[in-house]
Amino acid sequence: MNNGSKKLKINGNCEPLIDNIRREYSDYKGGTVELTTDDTTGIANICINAFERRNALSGTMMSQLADIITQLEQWEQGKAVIIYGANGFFSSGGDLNTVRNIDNSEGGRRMAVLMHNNFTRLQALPLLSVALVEGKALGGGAELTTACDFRVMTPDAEIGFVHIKLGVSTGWGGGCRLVQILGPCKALDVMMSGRLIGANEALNLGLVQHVISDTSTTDTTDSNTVLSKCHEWLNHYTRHNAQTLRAIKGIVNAARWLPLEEALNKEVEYFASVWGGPAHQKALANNIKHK
Ligand SMILES: CC[C@H](C(=O)O)C(=O)SCCNC(=O)CCNC(=O)[C@H](O)C(C)(C)COP(=O)(O)OP(=O)(O)OC[C@H]1O[C@@H](n2cnc3c(N)ncnc32)[C@H](O)[C@@H]1OP(=O)(O)O
Repeated sequence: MNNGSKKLKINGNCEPLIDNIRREYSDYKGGTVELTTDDTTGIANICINAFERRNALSGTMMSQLADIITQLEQWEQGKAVIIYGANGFFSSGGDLNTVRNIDNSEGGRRMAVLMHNNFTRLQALPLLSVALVEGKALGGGAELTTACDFRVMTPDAEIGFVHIKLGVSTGWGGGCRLVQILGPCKALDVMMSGRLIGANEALNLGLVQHVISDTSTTDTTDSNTVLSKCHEWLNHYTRHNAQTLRAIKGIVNAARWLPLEEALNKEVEYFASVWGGPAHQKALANNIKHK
């Protein structure tokens, strides 16, 4: 069974519109979004790289992200993807140089259509997705973290839905997703205040699932160490069989987006796709005990 995001209808049939917006956005230059995949571990890394603007997303980068998600949709060996920012800073959100050129309501709508499509396709991937937040995740950067299955932070990192201070609401799907993660009351507090949420508070709120611990052997200011610590943490999921992991993610996606009856039917199909498969046969033969 193809449990990829292509099975889900995302933003209707809007490919021509998205292509059109992407062509327009390639004029807003600066920075890169870079993908590396490892077929052995099944883990991909996406690096947001525009540190001179604190990894703000330019129009070009928004478009690059769309291509990267397409590549991940087609990566059949994949289990997980980690998104992080270069030089220990997640992302300062929309590139204000790009944003300043989009100064009317219709322009805002077009940016939102592109970024909704990106983030919904990201969330719909058959891979576990993790936002690794070092430094700050602000505005659209905070929204990006909500499109991932898990958020992992370093102890001194902060997440800020600062939109209200800029006179706008969330626009890339982060508002609705934050409500799904925190519930309406806490999400309102976070968005209405526009305050920065530190790692401890984020953990207590249920906004992040893991804080990379500040142990004596770990220098959490070293980005490579932080990324490898995140890989280490992910391993307790990714050590499992890819097909099974992707089936479970498919069930979660079905429950996220479909009416219950349809989602339950999908669960039957995912179950049938792994039942009797190699991982199932092996586990049965090994007479596994869960002690
Ligand atoms: C729906 C999405 C939403 C929208 O489009 O409405 C957005 O995401 S809007 C963007 C929200 N983000 C911000 O408003 C960030 C504002 N910037 C800051 O708060 C700080 O610059 C900070 C905390 C990101 C970094 O502080 P730090 O002390 O580390 O460095 P500097 O302030 O000196 O910044 C270095 C350099 O980066 C430029 N910069 C930072 N953020 C952006 C950005 N989002 N777009 C473009 N450029 C950005 C900053 O201006 C500095 O450049 P310089 O030429 O040295 O002045």
